[in-house]
Amino acid sequence: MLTNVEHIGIAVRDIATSNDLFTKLLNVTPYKAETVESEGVTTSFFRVNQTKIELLEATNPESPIAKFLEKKGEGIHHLAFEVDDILVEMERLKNEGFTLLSETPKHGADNKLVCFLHPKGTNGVLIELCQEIKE
Ligand SMILES: CC[C@H](C(=O)O)C(=O)SCCNC(=O)CCNC(=O)[C@H](O)C(C)(C)COP(=O)(O)OP(=O)(O)OC[C@H]1O[C@@H](n2cnc3c(N)ncnc32)[C@H](O)[C@@H]1OP(=O)(O)O
Ligand SMILES: [Co+2]
Repeated sequence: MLTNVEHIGIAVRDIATSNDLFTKLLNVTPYKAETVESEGVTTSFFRVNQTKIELLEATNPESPIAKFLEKKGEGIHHLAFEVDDILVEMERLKNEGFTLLSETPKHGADNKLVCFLHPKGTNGVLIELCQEIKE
């Protein structure tokens, strides 16, 4: 089951500059910075009550973020939903006809298992599913 919006992903060219901007905007400092090389991203997380913002900078030209920036420039990149069981949700969504961008969940940032749905099947919005990795 999808439980809530876990974070909003924003593609940025320079994460240090955007950290300063979002610190001023949100009046909070980032609580975490994390590079996920497998995804080609460096992330920075802000929290405002229950809402999280994930800033994303590309670590290499092949990164999905680099391609997104080339095509669309800086802006909202994806919407992430928290799920209680990512395998169950992936199976349900596959059966509903959505295109999963990976067969199995991947290790994401902020201690999550993640999977993405192709935006072509979700009205042009890249959707991410996130499940907290319980220790
Ligand atoms: C570390 C994980 C972290 C976390 O939260 O834990 C993250 O969130 S990592 C975020 C970065 N990783 C990903 O985005 C992985 C999933 N994304 C992909 O597999 C690709 O980016 C994909 C398939 C969405 C697009 O691939 P690519 O850019 O190579 O293909 P195209 O350029 O041909 O795009 C196809 C079509 O989709 C449109 N598009 C691309 N990106 C987005 C987007 N973010 N939102 C909406 N639409 C998007 C693109 O414009 C093309 O449409 P068209 O009409 O043909 O121009
Ligand atoms: Co994300």
